[in-house]
Amino acid sequence: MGEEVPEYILNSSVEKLSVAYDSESAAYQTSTNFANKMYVVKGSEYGGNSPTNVKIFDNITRSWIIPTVLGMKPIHVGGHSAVLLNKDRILIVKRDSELDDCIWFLEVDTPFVKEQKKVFGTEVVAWSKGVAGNAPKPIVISGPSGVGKGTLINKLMKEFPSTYGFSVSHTTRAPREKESDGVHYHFTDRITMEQDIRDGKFLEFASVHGNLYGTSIEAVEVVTDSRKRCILDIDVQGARSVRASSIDAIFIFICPPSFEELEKRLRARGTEVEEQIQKRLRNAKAELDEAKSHGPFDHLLVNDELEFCYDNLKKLIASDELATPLHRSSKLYCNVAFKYSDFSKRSYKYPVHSAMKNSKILVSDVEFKRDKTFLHCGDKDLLLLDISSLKGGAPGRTRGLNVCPVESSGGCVNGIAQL
Ligand SMILES: Nc1nc2c(ncn2[C@@H]2O[C@H](COP(=O)(O)OP(=O)(O)O)[C@@H](O)[C@H]2O)c(=O)[nH]1
Ligand SMILES: Nc1ncnc2c1ncn2[C@@H]1O[C@H](COP(=O)(O)OP(=O)(O)O)[C@@H](O)[C@H]1O
Repeated sequence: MGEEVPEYILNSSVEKLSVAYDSESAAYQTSTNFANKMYVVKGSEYGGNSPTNVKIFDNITRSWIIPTVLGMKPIHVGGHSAVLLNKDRILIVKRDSELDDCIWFLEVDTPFVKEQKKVFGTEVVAWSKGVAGNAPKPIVISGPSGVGKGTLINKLMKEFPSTYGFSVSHTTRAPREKESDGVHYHFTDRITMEQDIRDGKFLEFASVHGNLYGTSIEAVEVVTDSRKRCILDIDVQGARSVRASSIDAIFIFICPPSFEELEKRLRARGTEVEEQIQKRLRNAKAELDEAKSHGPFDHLLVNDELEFCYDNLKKLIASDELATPLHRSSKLYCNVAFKYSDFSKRSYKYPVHSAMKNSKILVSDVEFKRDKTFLHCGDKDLLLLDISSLKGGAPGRTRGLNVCPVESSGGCVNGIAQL
């Protein structure tokens, strides 16, 4: 059984929410119960280097489990609150954080985590950062080598530089003459890339024409964070993986007018040696068959006359935008400072900052009510965290959060504003 269960956890009468300070190890811990298990998140002192630690206590076997931890982890978690949401993830609210870094999710039983438990054969938890507002839907573009994907994407990015952003993939293939690292691809080697894949840094990856290619989670999230619509140029296997992920994207396959024309374009580009051209043409046949029969694609576009195809691509994307209008929430940046309480001892461990004096919003704890979560800020002011339309999730960000300050004119009853 190893370590003993800290007393405050066993005695805790607060099941939904727990905040605690483990004075012996000088670390901040929360415990959240879910399905006979207790998830313990242990943060560190500010300025401390130790990483945030997640452990699971199995209430049946009375033993500790060290889970496989996936997703992009928060840089630093010190004091925090934790509350179980949707019976599949724990909302972690960090103390003393900017609003764009204070909401995190530790997924414990989401579809992604369930899938990864099968892959790893261990307990799995996955971090996902919460981001206010909805994200523009990414566009996945696939098609055989030489069909004109890059040409079409370049035109789109040139005409609408502030609307679209390119997801820069990683690859083990050598750079072409006019390609630069970090712009066309992140050029890497197989050992490094395989390690990054094992570390869960990739949204998808595939072996294509004898090399490894992959979309890192960061590649997509960086573009989406900049409020641009992310464009992914990936092969059919990659498109399938993204389709199966939590990312809601539009999938477009570009077809050549004929196989002969495809071969002509590939040769005219002059970037591949004959052996590579043959390999790409063989793979093109399989990709075309797959895309046309049971592929993951929403639309097939024929790239015959370039301008005509480009116009069709723009129309297609525009009609999709109309169908799913972008909800751009007004962003709110403020410092969140928790009124910090130790539930086992019912005493405040930290001085309460004044909301007026240092223009910080005071948040004392988190309470879940229907599909809204209230971050309590002193007696009257609240931050309302609306989690009714969450999107995405591990291994990427969780978007669709709405965070707004609430004036509770009727005052608070039991800590919850009368809205
Ligand atoms: N699965 C996957 N495929 C990718 C990725 N990046 C590029 N590809 C695909 O890999 C294939 C080869 O790309 P590249 O070597 O640039 O050659 P090109 O298609 O002839 O320009 C193309 O089908 C790309 O769509 C990626 O991140 N993931
Ligand atoms: N509609 C088109 N008609 C003729 N040539 C095209 C057309 N679209 C692209 N090309 C040319 O075909 C070659 C391959 O295009 P590229 O964009 O590199 O393909 P991909 O990215 O799909 O491998 C390039 O030399 C490009 O200029």
